[in-house]
Formats: sequence, C-alpha cells, structure tokens
Amino acid sequence: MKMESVLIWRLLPLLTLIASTLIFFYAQNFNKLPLDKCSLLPYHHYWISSKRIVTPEGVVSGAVEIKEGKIVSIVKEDSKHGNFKQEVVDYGEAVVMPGLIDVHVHLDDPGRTEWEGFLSGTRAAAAGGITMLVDMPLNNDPSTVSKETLELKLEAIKKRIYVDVGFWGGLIPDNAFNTSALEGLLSAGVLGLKSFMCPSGINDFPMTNITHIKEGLSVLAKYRRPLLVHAEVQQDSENYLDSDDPRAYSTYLKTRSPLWEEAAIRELLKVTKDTRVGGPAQGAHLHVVHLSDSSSSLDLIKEAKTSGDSITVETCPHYLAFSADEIQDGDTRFKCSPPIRDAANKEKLWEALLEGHIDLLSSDHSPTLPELKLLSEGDFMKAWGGISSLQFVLPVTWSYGLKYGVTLDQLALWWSKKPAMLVGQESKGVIAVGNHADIVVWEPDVDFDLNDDYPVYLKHPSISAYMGRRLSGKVLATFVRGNLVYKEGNRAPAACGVPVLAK
Ligand SMILES: NC(=O)NC(NC(N)=O)C(=O)[O-]
Ligand SMILES: [Zn+2]
Ligand SMILES: [Zn+2]
Repeated sequence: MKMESVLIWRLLPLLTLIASTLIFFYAQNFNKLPLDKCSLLPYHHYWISSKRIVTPEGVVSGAVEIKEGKIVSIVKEDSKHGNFKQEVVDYGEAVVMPGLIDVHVHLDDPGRTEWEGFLSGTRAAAAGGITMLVDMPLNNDPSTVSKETLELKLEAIKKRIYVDVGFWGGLIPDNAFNTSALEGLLSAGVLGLKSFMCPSGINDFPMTNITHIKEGLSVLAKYRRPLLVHAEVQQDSENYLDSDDPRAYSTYLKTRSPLWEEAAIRELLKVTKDTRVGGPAQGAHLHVVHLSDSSSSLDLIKEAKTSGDSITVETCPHYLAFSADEIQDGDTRFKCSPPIRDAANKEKLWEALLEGHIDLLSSDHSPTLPELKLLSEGDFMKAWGGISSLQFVLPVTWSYGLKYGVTLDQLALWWSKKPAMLVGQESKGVIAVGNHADIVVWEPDVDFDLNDDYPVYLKHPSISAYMGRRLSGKVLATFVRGNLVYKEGNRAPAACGVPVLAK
C-alpha cells in the first residue's frame, strides 16, 4: 500500500468526526441567521415564555412558539417540560398579550409630516405595544378620498413604518354619489370608509349629511366593510358669548353639548336599520368613533344593537382618564371633539365599557404643531382640537382602569380582539395558533413618570395631555409578525411594517 492511502485510511475517523461535528453545529444553529435588520432578535424560529400569557382561553403560564412570523404552537407550563429545541426568550412574570390594534390614528402623512408622520408615529406605536394601526383619511394633504390619494399613502409608507398600517378612505360629498370612485377606493384596499357629520377642520374633508351616509353604506354592503362616523351634529342654539372666557375649559364645553352627539346618532339610526339581516344594506356596518356622551347617545346605540342593527362604538382613553373639572384654564392639550365631559359622565363610560355596551377602544391620536395648540395663549376656542396619546394608551387604560378592576382579558378584548374584528383581520388580535405573531410584553406593576426624561417618540411630546402623569404598566417588548421591533428603548434598525389592505 502506498504511503498516501495509508494516511487517508488513518485520517478517516478524524474526518468523519469533523464532518459530523459540522453537521451537528449546522443543525443546532439552523434558525440563527445573521441579525436581521427587521428584528432585534436573530431567530426565525423561537419561543416566548411567560407566567402570564393572555389567550382566548384566559391567562396561562407557558410558552408561545413562533416560526416565520406566525404563532405555530402554544404550550402550557405543565406540558412543556422545559425541553425546547429552539431559542427561548423568557419574560418571567411579565404579561405577554396580543399587540394592540389602534383603529383611529391620524398620522398626517403625506402633506403634514411636520405634525406627525409615519416614521415618528409608528415608532411611538411600537414603543407603546401597538402592532397595527389604521390611519385616518384626513389631516394628511391631500385627504385620502380616492384611489389616487391612497396611492400617495402607499408611497409614503415605504420603509417608514415600524408596525403594520391599514387605511380608512374618506366619504365626502364629492365621492358619496360616485359609486365607481368609491369602488375604486375600496378595491384599492381601504379597510372601510370614514365621514364627519360636522366640520372636520380640514378644507378638503367636508362634512356629509345622512343622504351621503346612506349612499356610502349601500356601497360598503357589497364589500362587507364598515363606515366610521364622527357623530356630532352642530346645534345652533349653543353659541359662545363674547363675555365667556376662552381660556376656561367650561366655555368650550358649553359650545359642544352632548346634544350634538345625540342628534347625530339619532340621524344615523335612521339608516343603520338597513344593515339588519334581510335589510337593503345588509353586509355594511356602522362604527361610531370616539363616543364621549354616556347618556342618551349611548342608550340609542344600545337600543339599535338590540334591534339587530350592525353597529359598534368606541371610546378613547382620554374620556376615561380625565374629567372636565380637572382641566386647568388654558391647558389646550386637552381640547378635543367631542369634548371631555364631567366626572359622572366618565363613570358611566367606564360602566358601559365594562358591561360591553362600548365595544372597543382607540387612541384618536390627532396631533398638530405645538404652535397650533396655542399653548401659551391658552385659547380653547381657537386651538387645534385633538389629543396626542398614541404611545401611552396601554399604560393609560391600565392605570385609570385599576380602580374599576380591569382585567388583562378585558384589555386584550378592547384593544386587540374587537379592533381586529372591526377591520376584518382574522389573523390578528388574539394569541392563537396560525395567527400573526403580533405581541406586546409589558410589566403591569412597574410605574413610571411621564416627564422630560422619559423616552417619548411622538413628534411633539409637549402637546400630549399625558405628560407629567405617573402611569403603571411599562412596555418591555413589541413583536410585529415575529420581528422584535421594540425592546426597552431600542428599535429594530429597519422599518419593516407592511400595509394591511383589504382584499
Ligand atoms: N381633524 C381631526 O383630526 N379631528 C379629530 N379631532 C378631535 N377628535 O378632536 C377627530 O377625530 O375628530
Ligand atoms: Zn372625529
Ligand atoms: Zn380622529
């Protein structure tokens, strides 16, 4: 035998050992790809474990298996035996909950990015545990009222959204009777339409009357998508007198009574009866946005629900957190429409939410430039109306809900499951096998001061009504389709959110 072949035979066991070590190493690390730009976690297949995972079957201790952006299994503590083949991110006692879906957000992009924008807005959303938001069709310039203006939005979001984003299209007098224009907008993927029953404050977004709304609903019926309505109708009887102090919140409150909401809802119910089973607009759905009046307006909605109308209603954290008497003179950060009402109204809103008469929550994050909030002048009559809150809605709902005994399941229902249903997203809103791995991890017991040292990602923190408050419930991590997009003050290098378009 030649020397070389002897050497090969002698080396063979060593070569086999090296090869098998390499194969073993490769198999072990198959899921560890180089750090992906979309995620702060370098795995495509991994587990999240916690003692408190909020599932449709209640809060469980266990682990959620995530693979390629989806939830592929959920195991309870007693069946997991601690043997995981993949990486496990253990969150201990922190709460693992479905990511929030905020169905009412004004990001003002394109056209008014100096007010907010997709980059700052979705970064704030991610820091707040929001994994999907739906952008309103107004405050951006031009308003989203046609296929072409939706395309401007789709262009503007490219590489600029950290969470998933859907869009509402605007229903305005100009397109309400133009079925092909509305169908063009709906076919291009808006999740539904939105209209105003009072002036919106935006020139190219005029208000609609009930005839426009009826037309809109008949088109929406075919697409089985909702119409969202800002339900306030101006009441002539209430005028602001020159002798009233414009820096007093009570002056503003007086000019926008609960009758505005009641009158609008009364009108709306004339057409929502068409959405009943067998009705001419069956398939359409009406959603009342940002309800503030918890008296007659709410009673009317309850009655309509009982009669079988396809109708839902949202309220916002600012109506649940604040009452009119607490608002200081000149503090226009609190100006919004409909207005924040008295403490008794707030109590009734909580009651209705806890009893299920209010279906879901949304932020109605509607920022502007600090100059337009007139913070130094403090004129409630002239300041821009809109609350800036996007990043804080989870801790706010939790902090102010503690005294009402709000549970984790309720938070997940109001902020994730019901919103997902409204926007027709069957793969979002609950932690369940097959769904998108859209998850927020947060510490309900950790308190923090929302002061100047706190990392706020909103474009203009100074206009937020929540600055200066102490809140409970700190967001630790946010996962969007399996990507860890936010982790304790850090965000993923790239903005990999996707547009959510209706099909
Ligand atoms: N143009 C707006 O953003 N308006 C918003 N303003 C509020 N809510 O004060 C709204 O949703 O009605
Ligand atoms: Zn509104
Ligand atoms: Zn709004």
